[in-house]
Amino acid sequence: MADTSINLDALRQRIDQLDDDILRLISERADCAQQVAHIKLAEDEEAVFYRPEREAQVLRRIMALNKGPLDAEEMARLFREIMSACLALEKPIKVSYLGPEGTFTQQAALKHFGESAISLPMAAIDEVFREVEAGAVNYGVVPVENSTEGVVNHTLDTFMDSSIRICGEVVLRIHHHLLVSETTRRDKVSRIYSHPQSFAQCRKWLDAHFPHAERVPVASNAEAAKLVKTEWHSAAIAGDMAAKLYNLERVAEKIEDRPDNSTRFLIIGNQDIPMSGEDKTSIVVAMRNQPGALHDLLEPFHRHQIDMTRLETRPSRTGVWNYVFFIDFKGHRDEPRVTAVLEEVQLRAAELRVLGSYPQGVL
Ligand SMILES: O=C(O)C(=O)C[C@]1(C(=O)O)C=C[C@@H](O)C=C1
Repeated sequence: MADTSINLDALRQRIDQLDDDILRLISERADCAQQVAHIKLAEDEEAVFYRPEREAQVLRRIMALNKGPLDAEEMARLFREIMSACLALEKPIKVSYLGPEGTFTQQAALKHFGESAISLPMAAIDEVFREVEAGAVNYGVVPVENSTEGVVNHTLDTFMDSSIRICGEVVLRIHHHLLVSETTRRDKVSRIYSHPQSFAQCRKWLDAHFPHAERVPVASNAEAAKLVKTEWHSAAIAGDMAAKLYNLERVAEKIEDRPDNSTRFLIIGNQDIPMSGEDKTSIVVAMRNQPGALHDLLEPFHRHQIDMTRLETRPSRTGVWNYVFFIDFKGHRDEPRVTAVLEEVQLRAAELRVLGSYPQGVL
């Protein structure tokens, strides 16, 4: 027994020494970031402080160097927060997201920008776009694919009428929990609130465990969590952020039917992002309604061996052309083979707009 306490003291002393080192090193790093800010300002009065391509490189390098025992993602999350604090020291950035507070979109915003960013909830996707366009915030976060908030098409449609650019992406693993408040009679739950897509993602679990409870769809998971506070016979399906925000208890965790349930979010802004080394490009293409149009559009991608990650069709709203395609592919618009493809597609399409080239999501 006596031996272990000696070991414990020694280990804690060692931890104190290491913390001294970490503290000094983080402060030195923050000092460097401040110097970077001065250089950026000297070069340009309207300097852009946030550099997503550099942040992606920093995080990828750390993950590659990491030897454990913490896993690479955990380590990157720590560095994410250090960088977030360094950026806030240069200039705090403001980020709007599809609210209300407690949604998965807020979680995505935090995951991407870290805790030091100032994040502001908006009531609708258009508002997130508008705030960015008006310069009221620096960036926006909106769900786009496989969404739990149910707005994929809406986000795509909003891009059609906007000059906004895509500056990044973030993929979030979505875990749903069954939540109750301290006043809920757990044996008497007769109503469950959630977003329609969350119900869809937890259908099997609900059929097995709550076949008779009424399922009431609401606008967001956070809204569902809020409602539970007021009704003793209700529960909600929502994620960690909403549970924490409304101080709810998890009766059952990770109740989604598919364990790999995830949602992709886009970071929108007014900035063109330089190459990070592992990038994606998103474009929107309008085609005339003629035989072989889709084949003509896709052929250059195939020939230049460009890896398409998503192809989405939306009805055109102008009537001049019939199809509008949203295409995501690997590569940056400044890479010669991507430039070549874009030139070819431009010739074949009625209209082509590059929504942005941006680093592939790291975390
Ligand atoms: O390298 C820069 O441009 C910095 O401002 C430094 C730093 C960092 O902390 O590493 C901070 C903010 C930027 O978004 C990218 C990186």
